[in-house]
Amino acid sequence: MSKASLQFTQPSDNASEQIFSEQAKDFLAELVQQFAPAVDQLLSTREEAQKAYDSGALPDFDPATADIRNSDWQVAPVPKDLQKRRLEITGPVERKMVINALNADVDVFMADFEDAQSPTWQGMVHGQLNLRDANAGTISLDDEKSGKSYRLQEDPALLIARVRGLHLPEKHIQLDGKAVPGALVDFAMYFFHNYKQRLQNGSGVYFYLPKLQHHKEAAWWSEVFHFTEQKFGLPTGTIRATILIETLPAVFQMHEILHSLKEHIVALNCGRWDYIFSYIKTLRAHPDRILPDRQSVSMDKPFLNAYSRLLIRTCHKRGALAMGGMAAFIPSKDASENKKILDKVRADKEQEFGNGHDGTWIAHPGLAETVKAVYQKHLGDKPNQLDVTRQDDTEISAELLLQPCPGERTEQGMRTNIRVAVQYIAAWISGRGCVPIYGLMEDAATAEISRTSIWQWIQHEQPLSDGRVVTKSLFADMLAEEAQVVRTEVGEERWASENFDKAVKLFSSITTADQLTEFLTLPGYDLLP
Ligand SMILES: CC(=O)SCCNC(=O)CCNC(=O)[C@H](O)C(C)(C)COP(=O)(O)OP(=O)(O)OC[C@H]1O[C@@H](n2cnc3c(N)ncnc32)[C@H](O)[C@@H]1OP(=O)(O)O
Ligand SMILES: O=CC(=O)O
Ligand SMILES: [Mg+2]
Repeated sequence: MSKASLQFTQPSDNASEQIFSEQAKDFLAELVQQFAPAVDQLLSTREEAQKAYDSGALPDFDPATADIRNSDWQVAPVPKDLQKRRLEITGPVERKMVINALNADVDVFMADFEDAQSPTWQGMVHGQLNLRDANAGTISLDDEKSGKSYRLQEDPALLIARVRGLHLPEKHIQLDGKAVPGALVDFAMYFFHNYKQRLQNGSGVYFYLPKLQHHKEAAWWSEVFHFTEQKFGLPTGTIRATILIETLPAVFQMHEILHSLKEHIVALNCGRWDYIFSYIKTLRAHPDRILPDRQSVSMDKPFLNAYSRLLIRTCHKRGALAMGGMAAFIPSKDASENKKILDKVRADKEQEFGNGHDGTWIAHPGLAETVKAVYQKHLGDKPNQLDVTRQDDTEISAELLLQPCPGERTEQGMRTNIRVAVQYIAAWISGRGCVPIYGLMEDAATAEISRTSIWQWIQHEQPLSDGRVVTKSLFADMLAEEAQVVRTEVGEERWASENFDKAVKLFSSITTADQLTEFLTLPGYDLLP
């Protein structure tokens, strides 16, 4: 194959020249040339599967891969520094957050190029610089605005980078006029700039991979990893991945995903927010499986609890860790409110632990002590509960995984969804991928639930609890009213400078379209610099 040449649509600057050095660009070009064509096929496979679900089929375990599910095999042993990951903090790859997360009292920092990061060119390039400096141990920040200085403390958390999903292009880098996959850009640059340092530190190069829908996607990543290790003369397993099981189709393929990546995988993770979004999206044409208000779709509901338990059982059978997910609460400055929040977070993490998870996520350092205590109480010095196999539990059927979720659809719920979606989309277009809204952390996954819930209620003409049917016209009226509420809350200056008008327009168009927009971040990306 002749050497490909990438085109960059942004003028280069000091930061981009450091990240996209000649050698780094050559590596990325090689990966794109070799692996990007298959991404189109993988995305078409997703579309084909969706067509079948739209014609009435339901996701199920595939008889063609029964052998993989039923035979005995194990994934490669989990490296020592990944065995204890009871508590993981997550956050965007912004410099202050990276330092604060690495200094938090947690085992792992999942540095996020995905749900929590708005993929502006500057944000992604600087994110790579921040992680490079973090791995080198040299990251620091003197924040002129607050006057605070940030330095890395002794014994920082272990760093794992989450790359973009396969659906997201990186429009600023093209090969033959076509935008390259964002996932490959994030993977290639993080690997290239950090592998030597991480190996020198006695570790490996660790990734979280989001939003897989098929085990073929896991096989594709396996090839990318093998290719990279061979190219740089590194042993197989230098790269390790944790896969988020956060789409409905993927929950039926967890053995197959582990098997496809068995030399590189260390864990699966319950990405509950995208999973709920995917339940809505996958079953968009099924009027008997419409979700109620977002607030009532909690992890104790049978279909979600089954998902967590099946993930644990599958992982532990194969020697992989089973990570829990994110309670979206963030601390409050009001002491009595904060106590309520910590109680809710504790209850959620107790339930996850009871199911058998080996570790879990928090969105904010203020939750670390509470969640750490849950794991400490139960595990003491044990790093994880891989030995809890749950193989004798009753079978978890497709029917249970797909079970409809009871609950009301209320005017209050719909109005909250509207206000959250408007504020989140405005923040995302303004370059912030994760924001606090009404006491919750909101990111791309949680916002997707808010906007697709309304889309689904409109399409299926669902009645609210007061009897009114949700229509495009009711939505338009509520959107106008709630946009005004938000405008008053944020003030005229922010409304004008932080893209709220654009957010209302985008939200309105995707919510009233007859075809469901697959990801709000796709039309949103057109609005990003
Ligand atoms: C569905 C999913 O994909 S979940 C994974 C993706 N989501 C995430 O990663 C959520 C990450 N969390 C966040 O981004 C933040 O917690 C937010 C945006 C929700 C709230 O952030 P803030 O408004 O800054 O919260 P707050 O003012 O309470 O922060 C207090 C301090 O904690 C720090 N902090 C808050 N969250 C984090 C975090 N996740 N990591 C590191 N530091 C953090 C802030 O930087 C701030 O530091 P400072 O005192 O030095 O200025
Ligand atoms: O990525 C995590 C999720 O819940 O979505
Ligand atoms: Mg997610």
